[in-house]
Amino acid sequence: MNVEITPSTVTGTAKAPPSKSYTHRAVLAAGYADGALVHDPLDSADIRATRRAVEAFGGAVSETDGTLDITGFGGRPEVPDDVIDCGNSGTTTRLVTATAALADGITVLTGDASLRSRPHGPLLDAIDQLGGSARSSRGNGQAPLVIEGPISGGTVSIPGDVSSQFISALLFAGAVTDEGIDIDLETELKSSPYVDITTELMAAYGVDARRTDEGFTVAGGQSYAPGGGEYSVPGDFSSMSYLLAMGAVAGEDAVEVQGAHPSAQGDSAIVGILEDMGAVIDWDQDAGVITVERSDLTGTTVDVGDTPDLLPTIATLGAIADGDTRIENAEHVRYKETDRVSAMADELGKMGASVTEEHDVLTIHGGETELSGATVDGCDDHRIIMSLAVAGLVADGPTTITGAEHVDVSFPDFFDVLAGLGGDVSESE
Ligand SMILES: O=C(O)C1=C[C@@H](OP(=O)(O)O)[C@@H](O)[C@H](O)C1
Ligand SMILES: C=C(OP(=O)(O)O)C(=O)O
Repeated sequence: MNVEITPSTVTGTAKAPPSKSYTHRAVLAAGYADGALVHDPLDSADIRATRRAVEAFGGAVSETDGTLDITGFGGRPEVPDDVIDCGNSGTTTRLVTATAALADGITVLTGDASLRSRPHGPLLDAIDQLGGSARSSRGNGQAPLVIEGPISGGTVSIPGDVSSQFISALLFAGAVTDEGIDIDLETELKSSPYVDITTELMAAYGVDARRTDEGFTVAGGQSYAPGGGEYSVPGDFSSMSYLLAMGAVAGEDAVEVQGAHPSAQGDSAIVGILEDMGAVIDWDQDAGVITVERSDLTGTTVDVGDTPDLLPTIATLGAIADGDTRIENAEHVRYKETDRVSAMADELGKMGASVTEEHDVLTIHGGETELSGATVDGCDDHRIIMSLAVAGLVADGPTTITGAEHVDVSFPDFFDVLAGLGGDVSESE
């Protein structure tokens, strides 16, 4: 599906979709438990991959009125009777790789072409260090992955600068091993707020995991059981970043985003970033409401070490702002659904933006030229698509984004929400 965005203004109220990161974890933790009710889950392609995995390990998932009723496998995953298709979801693949290492047999994981190009080597090594066996079928650290358990816990040494999901995965599984897992980080940890999301979610399910001087530790022999047997998913700040960005660049009147309650999500940093760029923005944390008005933005410098998923949004803001926007510490943003550093440089470039790409820095030289409408490649990547849609609102002339259906990974009704706010959107095959 292609989407055409014609320059237009937005105004009104939108509700943030539920958090993808919390929903993955809430669903999998319910699988590790005897079961749980998960309220307000995100319903998206990536979440369906994690649901499939819970079922493959012997759990069951049903849905009534926006609540998932999950029967778990009680910390003892069965050996799946088929390959698990993780689709486009890195989170599913990493969390499920460690879950598979608990099963007494072999699990095979695969996914789409993007997923099969992403790195998993350090997690496979970690499972080997714990006495399991984990291999890439092609010997390159990429899926298809073949994992054999069971592991009983121990100490692992792992880099922290490829994906924090490796750490989240080991903590999740370590809690139900006999010995627990001590994780020694070989490098600085990137994307660390996502490990905070993991430990926060585990605590809500009655499981303790914590930081140490060397990295992280989780004791074995713990049981997952959420308080009252249920868990409610908060709103997603990465998804909110597009709504807030469109309000800041194309608001006719204020745009109000609901569902913005504070949580461990690092991507709530988008509020401060917009403020730094000069946006008139207000976050009522008690009410969970953020209000933003169209503002003249100026360039800024942002370190995305902790917030990789904000890079596409910030790049678009930088292309509309006056002056340079420098996005630093971005190497790990190249390991996502696509290489997002280079994708944003290329696609904003097609719209006339002046961009300098270095290995771990993206600089957008805003204000040199107006953005002009163009046909841009969504790169089969939900965040590239949504960020380019924001740019399309203020470009000179219509912008066509190819492969726009991939928003179903994290924000399936994104274009309906955009249209509901007044954006001029049309779809074609
Ligand atoms: O654990 C998670 O929910 C996520 C962790 C981050 O990945 P990395 O840790 O690989 O940077 C982030 O980019 C991804 O969208 C979601
Ligand atoms: C990188 C992302 O997710 P995942 O790693 O789960 O594919 C994302 O949502 O931007």
